Amino acid sequence: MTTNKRQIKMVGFLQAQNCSIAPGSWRHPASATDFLTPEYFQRIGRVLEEGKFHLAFFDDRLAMPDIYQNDHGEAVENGVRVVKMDPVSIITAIAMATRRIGLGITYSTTYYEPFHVARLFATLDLMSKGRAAWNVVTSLNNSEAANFGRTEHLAHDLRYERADEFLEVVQGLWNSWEEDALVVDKASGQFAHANKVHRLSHKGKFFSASGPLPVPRSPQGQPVLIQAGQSGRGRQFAGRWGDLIFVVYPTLEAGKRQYAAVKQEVEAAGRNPDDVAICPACYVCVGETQAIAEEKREYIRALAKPIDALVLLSEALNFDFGSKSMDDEFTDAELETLSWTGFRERVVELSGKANPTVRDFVYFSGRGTIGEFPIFCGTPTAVADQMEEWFTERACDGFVLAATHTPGAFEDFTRMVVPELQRRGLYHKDYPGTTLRDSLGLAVPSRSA
Ligand SMILES: Cc1cc2nc3c(=O)[nH]c(=O)nc-3n(C[C@H](O)[C@H](O)[C@H](O)COP(=O)(O)O)c2cc1C
Repeated sequence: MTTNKRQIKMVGFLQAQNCSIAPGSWRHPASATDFLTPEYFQRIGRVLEEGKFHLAFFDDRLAMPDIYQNDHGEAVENGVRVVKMDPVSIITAIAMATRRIGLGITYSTTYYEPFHVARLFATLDLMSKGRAAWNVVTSLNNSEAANFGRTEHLAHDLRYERADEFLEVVQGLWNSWEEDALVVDKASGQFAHANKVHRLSHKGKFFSASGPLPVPRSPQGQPVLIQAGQSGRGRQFAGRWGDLIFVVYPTLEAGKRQYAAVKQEVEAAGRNPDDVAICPACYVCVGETQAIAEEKREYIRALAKPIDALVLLSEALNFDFGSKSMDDEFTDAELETLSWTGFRERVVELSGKANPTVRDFVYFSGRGTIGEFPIFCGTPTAVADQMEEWFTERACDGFVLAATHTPGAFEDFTRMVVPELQRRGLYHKDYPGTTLRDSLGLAVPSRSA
């Protein structure tokens, strides 16, 4: 049954390790340990699909987190998001074990070439029968640069300039084949119409690619695009390209303000804001009673180690947090160099200090702990109340659910919260069609769009 009522979009936030974005999650006694096998990820995919999640999404980084003390030792010893298997193979394994859930992976516009990415996602869209999504990132740090033959990471705004051109080339390649180009007529011997398969002949500032793409048009026409830019330039990029926009909002009030600002950016790019879903990251701790839920939350909180935060802050901000003591302030010049500007701005705003200390970054960002995102905690009714408030007060169109442990957190959500959201009419009871675009209510883009 379909409904025109606005409904929550749900994304499962995954890592290609046995943890969620909170590294302490791998230390949880209920976390599965067979994460170097396809079965581990297929199990998660099935749970998410049972919960009718719109998307299973893997983030990515093209290096170990080794900026802290200029070494990977602490990250490896403590398992601080140190394993990052290739997400294409993993999402393909999940695709084979599921039928409807969307399949999103992260690819960098700074370290890959548009032809490679266009071919990969068009093929993934075909092999998954229209369920592919690409999280477009510009990457964050010098360790990634060092793995790709560069000495340092590109400057912030230049990364986005390159990313804009990258997207133009990728979309151009996806549009190489007209919808009815393929014939495959054995009787006449005609495979496809040559005049319906086009070259791109792109020559720009950053890229040249002639095309055509040697992959026929995929079921979604163009795989769904995810973006999470948070700075002024990043938001402008997200507003131009993103179908799904991932964000981090510390509070409901901040969320409402920033949601309106992102929607405005979408409009400024000449697009319909209703076609773009904004989804903040969150955690859910749900239990049969409020006390059980809170006990679960505190148990998980205690699994974080102080080193987790320092390693992950260094990685995300491209700055060695081991080079300063806890109460040293960041100078203006140091703040200027931090890679993730939206992250820096959040810490400056929450701490109320123009020059936060290392301790401020740890405390106010919550990085490496479940305090990094809002935690919806309580009985199924209480959790649904909180999510409903965020959704109906227009702080979001859905959520990116990070797991306190895997797959348990997704199982709890599916078993306890999903039925309550469905009962309230806030969440779909089934997938309305076969593709991710169907689930998200997005039209297939025409070639000329
Ligand atoms: C939910 C979420 C997931 C993200 N996943 C990734 C990722 O997988 N890889 C990455 O390099 N950056 C990731 N980012 C970072 C963003 O792509 C972006 O670089 C960051 O928000 C900084 O924004 P800015 O570039 O506008 O300063 C993520 C951000 C959010 C909010």
